[in-house]
Amino acid sequence: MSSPLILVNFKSYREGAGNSAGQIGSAAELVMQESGVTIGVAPQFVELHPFCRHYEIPVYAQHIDAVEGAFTGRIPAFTVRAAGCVGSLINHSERRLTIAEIEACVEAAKFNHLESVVCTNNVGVSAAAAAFSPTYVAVEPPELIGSGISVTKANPDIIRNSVAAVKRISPEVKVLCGAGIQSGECVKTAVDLGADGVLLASSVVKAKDPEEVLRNLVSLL
Ligand SMILES: O=C[C@H](O)COP(=O)(O)O
Repeated sequence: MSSPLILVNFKSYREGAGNSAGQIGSAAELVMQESGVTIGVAPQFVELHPFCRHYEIPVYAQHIDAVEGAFTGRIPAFTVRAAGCVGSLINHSERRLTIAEIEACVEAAKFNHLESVVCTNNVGVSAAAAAFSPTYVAVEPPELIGSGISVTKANPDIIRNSVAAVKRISPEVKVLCGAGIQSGECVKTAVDLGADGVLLASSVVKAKDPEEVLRNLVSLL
């Protein structure tokens, strides 16, 4: 079985920019090399190309647009691919899309050889997203995001039931879970519930020592 994915979303946190973004990138690269666990990052857009050039870790965009040409201020899938990224988040709860936009973005990702991580907020939306055959469905109850309360403790059923719903529709679609993920115990519980990894942000990006948190996250795998 391939390694679970630990995907760190830098969001728009100040700690996820400039030198501190580089500190997280270096820590992710070191812990991935030492542990063999896949640690991906989703830095802010201006950091995508530098991260892809500088670190031997999978880099994801936080969003893509299914556009090309005379569009301003958008993030075309082909430019994310050209920057060297392996994939992109789509429909994060902080960047919600319509169902038509989600489908278009998943298709744009496929066309540009990008992994797609479609974010969902409950079991039903996870099942709907699976119908587009993305690479991943990432289920996160919005009320727990940034709360420091782990979804693996507060709502394990959303993980277990999303995995079952997604696999019923598209067995090849992998499932991540997120919201409050902060420890190796959270990651192990998520995997034990059938997830293929986790999507997280604040426990690493806002940490005084991101490397220490990343080591803990992989410690029980
Ligand atoms: O993209 C990450 C998720 O929104 C979870 O965020 P969090 O780990 O800060 O709760």
